[in-house]
Amino acid sequence: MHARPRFLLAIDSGTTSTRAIVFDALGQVVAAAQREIQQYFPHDGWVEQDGDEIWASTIDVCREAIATAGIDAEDVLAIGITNQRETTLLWDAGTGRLLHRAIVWQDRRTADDCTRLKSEGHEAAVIDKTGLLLDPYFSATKLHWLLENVPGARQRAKEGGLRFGTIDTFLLWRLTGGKVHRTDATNASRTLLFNIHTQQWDPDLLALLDIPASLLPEVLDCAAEFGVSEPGLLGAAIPITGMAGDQQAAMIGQACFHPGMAKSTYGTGCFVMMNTGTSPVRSRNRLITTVGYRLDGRTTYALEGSIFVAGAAIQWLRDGLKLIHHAGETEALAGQAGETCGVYLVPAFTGLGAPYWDPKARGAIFGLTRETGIAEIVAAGLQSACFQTRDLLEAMNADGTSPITTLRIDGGMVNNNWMAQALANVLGVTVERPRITETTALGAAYLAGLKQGLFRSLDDIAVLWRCERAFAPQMDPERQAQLYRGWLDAVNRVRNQT
Ligand SMILES: Nc1ncnc2c1ncn2[C@@H]1O[C@H](COP(=O)(O)OP(=O)(O)O)[C@@H](O)[C@H]1O
Ligand SMILES: O=P(O)(O)OC[C@H](O)CO
Repeated sequence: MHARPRFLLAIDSGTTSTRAIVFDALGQVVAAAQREIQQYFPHDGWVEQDGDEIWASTIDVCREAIATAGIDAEDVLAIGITNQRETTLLWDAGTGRLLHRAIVWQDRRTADDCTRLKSEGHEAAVIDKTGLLLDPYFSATKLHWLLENVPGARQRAKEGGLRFGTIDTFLLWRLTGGKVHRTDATNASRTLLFNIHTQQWDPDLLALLDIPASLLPEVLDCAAEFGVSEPGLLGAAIPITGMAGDQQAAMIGQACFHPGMAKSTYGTGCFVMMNTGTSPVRSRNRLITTVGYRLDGRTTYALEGSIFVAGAAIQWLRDGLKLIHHAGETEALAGQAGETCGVYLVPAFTGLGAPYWDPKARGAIFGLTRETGIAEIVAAGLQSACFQTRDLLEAMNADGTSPITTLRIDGGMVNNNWMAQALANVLGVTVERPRITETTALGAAYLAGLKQGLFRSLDDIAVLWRCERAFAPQMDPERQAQLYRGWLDAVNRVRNQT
């Protein structure tokens, strides 16, 4: 009898879209499926999504990817889940019904709550315990908002009738037919309720934010037995054995397994993550300390810089301004404008993330002249992701981490060669694009395969990484410094709005 083929199915529930990818045992893509997800902006600074749409699209793309791969569901050895992080959902433990739309990580509705908590002197303790800052980005104040604003929610929560989850937890709950309420240590580390030193939910933080412990999922390693999918959903009962937040999964997919190795992912937002080893490094420059991955109970930490708008600026050029029809058009357009046209777009649509953490800042375009056209605005949109990355690398350098000499890049935006070259120019370091830019999904698949023994260790995974193209800096350092000064000036002008 022949052994069944062994494939891994990764579910990548991103902010812009839901994807499912079937990988073979060597980490090669066999088939993929994708659906764009609707975003709602009910008020200035609010961003919501429909959890039921996320769920329905997840099942659709999984079925489509399995069918396109030409395999049976029984051929899937395991599922790995990766997801947009922090996005907050609350549902009824009995019926599984969602109480509200998902409050997305970009949502700023709890800015005043965070300001109040800071003014009461709580930030130092929060940083000590969680590695994060008091910012609306993280889940806890969003969850608190739901408990206070959805009629009856607080009472139901007190009675133990509700469950909280980030998207990973919600998908796991539904995939297992409402039987399993679990998350992994990376997703837990983004809630503002998880102590990254003890690796436990923190009772003091639960009290501070008035969150009942009964709402919270059990926290497992990233490669663990999370549950088994209901056979009726995908055609077989498939073990779910990998889970990580999407930026952490990208770090695994990029094989950044040694201290000092860094990756930067350009999806809706942009997130630079540096592996700092088994001891957490505390930033003095408003970066965050987070769980990189936890395997066999051992935690590897990372230093992270989080930017809220990268590819989302390109989406805005497409959907808001209607300057382009497809994101892919931006490469040729930006080439017409060049990197030094003097236009700066600061995409602070929902405030600024690291290292500024200014929830009230709003976006602007500077440097317009009669010569400015669509090409210049598009180039400025792409460059804004590059300048923001430079802000993060400057902060990491100021923190005394070993200087980044090469940066591994991935995410939807880096298929754009103009952007990748502009990034190398602005940073003054070589950026490396891997053969598989879907590193987020790949990381989730690796975790699932690790638990199933398909890979014996992280070394087995590291040898699979391949560079597709390296972009070396090509700009005169003086010109580069001048361009960056222009960016800093533009950022200063949008900050500290009331
Ligand atoms: N060729 C391109 N040039 C510039 N931006 C792009 C390109 N292709 C996709 N994008 C942008 O990348 C984002 C999608 O990347 P993806 O990694 O799929 O995001 P997410 O994980 O947040 O769902 C979108 O915001 C889109 O505008
Ligand atoms: O949707 P992405 O890929 O930009 O990632 C979102 C992050 O996880 C938010 O922290």
